Amino acid sequence: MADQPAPVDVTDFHVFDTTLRDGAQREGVSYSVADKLAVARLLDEIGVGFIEGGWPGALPKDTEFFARARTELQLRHAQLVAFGATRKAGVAVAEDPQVQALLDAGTPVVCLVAKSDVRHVREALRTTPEENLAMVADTVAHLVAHGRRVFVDCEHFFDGHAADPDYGVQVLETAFAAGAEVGVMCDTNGGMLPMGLGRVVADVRARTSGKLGIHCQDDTGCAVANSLAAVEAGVTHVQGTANGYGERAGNADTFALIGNLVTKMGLPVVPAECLPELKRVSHAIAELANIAPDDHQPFVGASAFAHKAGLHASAIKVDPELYNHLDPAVVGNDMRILVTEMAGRASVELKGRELGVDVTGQGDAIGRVVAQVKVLEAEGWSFEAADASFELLLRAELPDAPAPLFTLESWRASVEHAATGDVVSEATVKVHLPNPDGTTERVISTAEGNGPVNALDNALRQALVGRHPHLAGVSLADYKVRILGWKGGTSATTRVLVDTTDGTGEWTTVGVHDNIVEASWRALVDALTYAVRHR
Ligand SMILES: CC(=O)SCCNC(=O)CCNC(=O)[C@H](O)C(C)(C)COP(=O)(O)OP(=O)(O)OC[C@H]1O[C@@H](n2cnc3c(N)ncnc32)[C@H](O)[C@@H]1OP(=O)(O)O
Ligand SMILES: CC(=O)C(=O)O
Repeated sequence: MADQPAPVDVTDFHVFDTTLRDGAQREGVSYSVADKLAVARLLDEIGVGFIEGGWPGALPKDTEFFARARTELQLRHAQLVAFGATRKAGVAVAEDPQVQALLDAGTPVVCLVAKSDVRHVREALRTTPEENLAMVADTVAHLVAHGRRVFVDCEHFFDGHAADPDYGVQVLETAFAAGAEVGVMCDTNGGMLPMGLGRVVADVRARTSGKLGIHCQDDTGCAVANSLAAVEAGVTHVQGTANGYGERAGNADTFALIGNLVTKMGLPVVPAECLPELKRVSHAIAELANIAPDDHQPFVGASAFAHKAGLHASAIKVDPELYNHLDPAVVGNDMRILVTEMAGRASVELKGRELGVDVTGQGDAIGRVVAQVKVLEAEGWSFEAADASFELLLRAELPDAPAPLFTLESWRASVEHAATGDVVSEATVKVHLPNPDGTTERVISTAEGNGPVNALDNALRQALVGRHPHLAGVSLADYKVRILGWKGGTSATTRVLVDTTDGTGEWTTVGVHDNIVEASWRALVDALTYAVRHR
């Protein structure tokens, strides 16, 4: 019977990030060398132990990355890793240019990919299992002799184990005997589930002598769970990629791995001060990869701690821990309360607090707001992405509700297609502005714009700016339209969301109507009203 595995030392755990190698294998991702350097700096800020930068010799961009990294990258936490394959079959290791490129990269650590499934050895490498073991031994020993720490990624380890439980173990033992520091079991095709994977890892751990690692692809949607099962079964080196980017369905998400390993499994895989950087770094890397951040990503997504259901909010009001698995601040995230048709009184109260509106003792007003939101959302309004409109609606129900900026007499907007082909819009607004003595001033304002909404925005701003000079510095940042349901012909309810900025802050307002320009007008009025109230 095999000896019991030695107990694991928790200080020996580390996260190995391969965003810049396997993560770059995601369809649609193409980093420049400058992007790669920026991503490496960001990964270092979250305290991962190793950053795999790419495959020197295979990709010219990666060769350049390692060359520039020598002078341009000062890492505080991580060690830089060059990735490559074992020597080719039948070629002396010292003669293999890919292996030489790994040495030329000048990194302290090299991660080699090696075949560990006999079928792959025979069919893909077209060589013998014995020659493959020699390729592993020669390449590891050569790199170690040149002063490198060497990790070995055993490709298709789990498929190989199913066919022959001994060959992968032989590959690992060969690598360890040649001086490899870590043998990484890779679920290359990503087909494993946590229960089976955990059993294989436990079996291998009982039969091998070195430090084991795990690398999981996400083809069953279980990459993170599989990695954690491997940790439970004894691995101490865990590979992941930022936001789970990677080949096909991706890899284990580094942020979820760190979040779980540190906060759920009590393994200090990154320095404590790095944990609150997770959300910021996740979003910054998404930006560099040119991929919209996933709002629903565990731990770091904008919605990871957003609560919509009224019942959740009512419990959170008593104690946020009742509906959060973790204090969001631990990973640099925030809790948000969403006020929608699913809201109850507690949702409105908590949202008021979040927006800085004191609703203490305003039970009746809160009840009216809940009822209004339910009716409006049934008509197509949506306040969850339009905090500014919700705040105006809430304040309007409170006893000290501010007066409207103006009373509308009428607005008109037109679009003219001239014979020259030019298309010009013009709008006129007629409003009554309140005077301190209780009278009003009638103002008529006309302006042009590149469309009817732009013309209306210009005309209304022009009418108000004399009273509210701050509006001169306010502009629309984004405008989104959603058609909510066709009523026949070209008639439909339209929802407009407007993002507005004054250069320092940005806020979102909503308008809904059957007429798209009226829907836009409503969102514009809220946008400018909010600007005046928050100047
Ligand atoms: C599971 C993973 O994700 S591993 C990472 C995979 N990443 C990449 O493939 C990205 C970078 N790849 C490349 O730029 C190219 O594929 C290269 C430069 C590596 C190789 O290109 P080419 O020489 O044109 O070969 P090609 O891609 O067609 O085939 C791969 C060769 O490597 C060999 N090979 C594959 N795996 C290994 C290995 N672990 N050890 C040694 N040789 C290997 C194959 O047998 C094949 O050899 P052959 O040309 O003698 O038939
Ligand atoms: C090495 C690697 O990326 C894999 O086996 O999936």
